[in-house]
Amino acid sequence: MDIDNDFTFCQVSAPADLETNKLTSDVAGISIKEESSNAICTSQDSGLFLSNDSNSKEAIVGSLSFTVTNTTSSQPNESSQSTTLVPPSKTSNLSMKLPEEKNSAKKPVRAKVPFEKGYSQMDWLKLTRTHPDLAGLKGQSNKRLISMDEVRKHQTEGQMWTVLKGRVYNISPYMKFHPGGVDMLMKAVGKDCTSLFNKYHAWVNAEFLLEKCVVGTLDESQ
Ligand code: HEM
Repeated sequence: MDIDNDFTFCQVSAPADLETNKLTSDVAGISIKEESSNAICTSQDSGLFLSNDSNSKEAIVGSLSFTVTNTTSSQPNESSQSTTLVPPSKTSNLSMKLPEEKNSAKKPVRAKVPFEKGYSQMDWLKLTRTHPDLAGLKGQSNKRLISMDEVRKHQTEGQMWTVLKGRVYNISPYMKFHPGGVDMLMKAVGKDCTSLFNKYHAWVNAEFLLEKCVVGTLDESQ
């Protein structure tokens, strides 16, 4: 996969100031930072957490579990500090929490689908900038109120409407670009997909991604 082209749009806060952090460690794009006594963890993947234990901390990333060991306490004279991730096989004497224990059945299965050539998020961005009518409005205003009945009627190729957070979108052009796959996005067609959307990825900035696909606002009075 072309890593440079594989990015997503998330509403996340800016990373903590690195200068104030004593320890940093980057593992597969996931940063684990420690500030004095409090461990701070940031990740694009929601399946990551740390548990506190004086000198060792446990990080769980997806199905992998690591013990994060602060090596500074054993080498007090070292000027630069470091954090070591010890694979599970080498930490048998430490208490390990399996992902099943913490990330129990409540979380939905997250499976990103590899995009077809020409359907990366970067390709989608380019299309939104160049296509004259992604929403398929044919000159009609996208400021009008649309009833749920009308949304239900638009389930054909080229006109697949969905409601997300009160706005009506034609998601037909986005189908093949959706990182979760066409099948998943098809579940949204003709419906209000807000709860499904939030279940899988509430952090995704759909307002930005789909701004050229707006066909109107849901008429909630009906
Ligand atoms: C309608 C607007 C939607 C947009 C703009 C959208 C956008 C995205 C984006 C940008 C990602 C990548 C997220 C990441 O890398 O963290 C993603 C992944 C995914 N989406 Fe959607 N999505 C939409 C609706 C849905 C719906 C309705 C479902 C479920 C029925 C769904 C299921 C998934 C799944 C399973 C993934 C892959 C795993 C994950 O990252 O959580 N999406 N979507």
